[in-house]
Amino acid sequence: MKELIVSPSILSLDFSRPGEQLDALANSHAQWLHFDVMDGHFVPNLTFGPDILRGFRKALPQKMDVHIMVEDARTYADVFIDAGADVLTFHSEALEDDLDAILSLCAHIRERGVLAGVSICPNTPVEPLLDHLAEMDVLLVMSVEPGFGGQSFMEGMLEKVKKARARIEAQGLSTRIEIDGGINAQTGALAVAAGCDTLVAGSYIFRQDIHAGIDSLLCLR
Ligand SMILES: O=C(CO)[C@@H](O)[C@H](O)COP(=O)(O)O
Repeated sequence: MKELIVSPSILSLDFSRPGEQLDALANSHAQWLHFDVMDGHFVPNLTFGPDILRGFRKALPQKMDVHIMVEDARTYADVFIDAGADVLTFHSEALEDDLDAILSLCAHIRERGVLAGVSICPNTPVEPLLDHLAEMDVLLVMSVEPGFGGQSFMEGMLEKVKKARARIEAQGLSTRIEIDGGINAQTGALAVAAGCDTLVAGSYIFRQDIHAGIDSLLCLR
């Protein structure tokens, strides 16, 4: 498996003291920053636009791991690539789980020089994607219903991770398996054991010393 990456979710950042928290992130061992984009339609919450991503990109050395939870994935993939995404992950469900459309958007994102990710909600099976993992750089398994931080980890999602990991190893692929939702030191350990190499964590990291939270996840490998 690849090096373990921790991607703190800025959904949980304390926006009453952003400077202090961004400084802590900038000097942390986190390699990616998870930037949650929500449109109030695909999920019942509204978050950050492209100008905020531009600002984060200037302020932080981490790779911008942009997760678009929006209905119009094609339009906003380009909007957030233009704003500086290094990884652009969209939802399978936003394209009605249409495999041709999913793979075509992955190819487009890669042509733009950005890593392409496909995310699946808890009720979406992983099987249709298993023959196509080579065509994406990241498979993002949601371990909560997307929309809000601070929810409980759905352990049943680890079956999807195990299936994808088996296929990635069998085919010698470099596709990452990222997991998002309810990750802490305990659930993160379960996720890594199941085959995840990329952990998103929001409330766990931002509700304690940021460096300690990140390091406690990084040492799970
Ligand atoms: O995308 C989402 C929620 O939709 C996540 O990135 C959450 O922000 C993770 O938060 P925690 O579950 O770690 O608090």
